[in-house]
Amino acid sequence: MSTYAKELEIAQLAVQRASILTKRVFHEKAKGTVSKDDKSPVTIGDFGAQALIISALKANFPEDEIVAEEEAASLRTNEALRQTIWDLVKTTQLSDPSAESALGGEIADEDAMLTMIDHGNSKGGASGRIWAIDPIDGTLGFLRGGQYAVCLALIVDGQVQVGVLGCPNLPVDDTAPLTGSVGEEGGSGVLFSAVLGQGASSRPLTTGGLAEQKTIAMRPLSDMSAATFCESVEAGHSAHGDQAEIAKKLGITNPSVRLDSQAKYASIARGAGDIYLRLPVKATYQEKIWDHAAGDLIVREAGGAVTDIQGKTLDFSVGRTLANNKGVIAAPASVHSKVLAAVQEVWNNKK
Ligand SMILES: Nc1ncnc2c1ncn2[C@@H]1O[C@H](COP(=O)(O)O)[C@@H](O)[C@H]1OP(=O)(O)O
Ligand SMILES: [Mg+2]
Ligand SMILES: [Mg+2]
Ligand SMILES: [Mg+2]
Repeated sequence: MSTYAKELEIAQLAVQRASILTKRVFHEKAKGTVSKDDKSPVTIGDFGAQALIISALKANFPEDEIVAEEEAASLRTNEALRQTIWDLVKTTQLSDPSAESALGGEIADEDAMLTMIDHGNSKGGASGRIWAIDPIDGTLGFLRGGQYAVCLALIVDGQVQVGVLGCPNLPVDDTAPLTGSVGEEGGSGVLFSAVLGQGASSRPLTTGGLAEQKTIAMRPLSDMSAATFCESVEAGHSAHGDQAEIAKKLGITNPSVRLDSQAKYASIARGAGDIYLRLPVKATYQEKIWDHAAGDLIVREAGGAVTDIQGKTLDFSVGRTLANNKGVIAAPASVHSKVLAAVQEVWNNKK
């Protein structure tokens, strides 16, 4: 068995099961949205997916630490919301019984569900095995009817070893035109994964066991002017103006493709786009580890390089945030230094 084979299998099945729950909510009009202290939204889909993923991890790797985005505090006082989530969680299973049983079976009751959600409160750090979970990345995209991702990564002694991204609204076809909005029937969804040193792969998302996988790789980029770059839809999450200036400096003529969530990392990893730029809007914002761990590994294993705007690799060893990094540049390894140089020119001119 190759290294981290069990972790990879459980992570993929856990993300696949959680994706079923998020898809159910995606098609509902009422998504049970509440506002968090930082004013960002969280839905019944975020809470439910986090509970399901943590329950699978606790059943298989009880000693591991977990850093997850959401916490259950608001659910302890909001009975209606708690019950809606519980109804979703207890009725979401993989249709393949052996896959479902590999995830350890059902959560016992509502209280156990809250406990599961709160197991994601680890401080993170430089030692040991730590899972990072973003149950729905791109909640704003999820609410808008756009792209979102269910994200899970295993970090061991500060290094990402396993990364899995469920992208329920991406098309299965790698060559389909890349767009941030979901068409009439939506995409049918893709599950991306990587293990450090073992390459990156993708398979269609299913509602049962894992579908057959294929290897993915970034597009060879011989002519920078033909590159497509990806960026956030939200202008508050990355600096669209700076990014346009950088693209221009690089001679890129294609318009940027705007899509929410780590679907940007996944899309460039499979050659549906080429470069992902995330320039800071606010100097004080610290990126969260769950927003980058899986995507960073998947892109690197597909032939890319990922750094911050100063050229430093992303440092997952300093807690729940990427406190040592600012912004993100992900590009094919062969052109990353060129992109970094353009970013620095634009960035330094602003000072
Ligand atoms: N000021 C900010 N700068 C960068 N990212 C942010 C900022 N505020 C929130 N985010 C995070 O960006 C991620 C989405 O990125 P994108 O727009 O590229 O899809 C979310 O996880 C969101 O976190 P949160 O879940 O707390 O809202
Ligand atoms: Mg996120
Ligand atoms: Mg989230
Ligand atoms: Mg959020």
